[in-house]
Amino acid sequence: MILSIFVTTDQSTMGEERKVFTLADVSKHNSAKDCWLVIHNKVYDVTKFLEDHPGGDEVLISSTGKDASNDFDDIGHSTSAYTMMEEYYVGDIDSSTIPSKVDYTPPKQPHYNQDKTSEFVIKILQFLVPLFILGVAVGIRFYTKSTQ
Ligand code: HEM
Repeated sequence: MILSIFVTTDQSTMGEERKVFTLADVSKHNSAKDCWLVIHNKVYDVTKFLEDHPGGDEVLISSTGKDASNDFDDIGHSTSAYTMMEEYYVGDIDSSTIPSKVDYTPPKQPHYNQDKTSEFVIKILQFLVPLFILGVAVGIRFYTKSTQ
């Protein structure tokens, strides 16, 4: 009796048990006669939907064997498409079987000198050097004039 109570309790939680597939499992269903998709960590058997899909059957077949979430999102499917999906839900994906995306890491930039002192000195020199040359020129002119 006690055992049966435990079993019943267990079954009530088991009722919500979801099937978990690996990507390899799902990848086997990749044809017009048997087409499964992985979208947002859920698995959908869209075989019966292929003919009715407004975007055509080919896009769905070519989205098999991988995480099709980005393909699905890029289209900007409507809320009615999301509701429709529930009808084809067959289980969840074991996300550890989906190869992780390789993030783009930009090449390392050379380390620029953050010290602005040299920049400041160059600016000052750019101003002072012509002034100095002008001063020398005026001086020479003045000197040569007075000696003549
Ligand atoms: C269970 C999965 C899917 C369902 C239930 C579904 C449903 C729909 C629905 C209802 C539309 C009409 C437009 C809308 O209401 O958003 C649509 C359009 C479309 N879908 Fe899907 N779709 C699914 C998966 C995908 C996937 C994986 C792709 C891959 C690229 C895709 C590509 C498209 C394209 C290209 C259109 C046409 C968009 C246009 O002409 O503006 N769909 N889909």
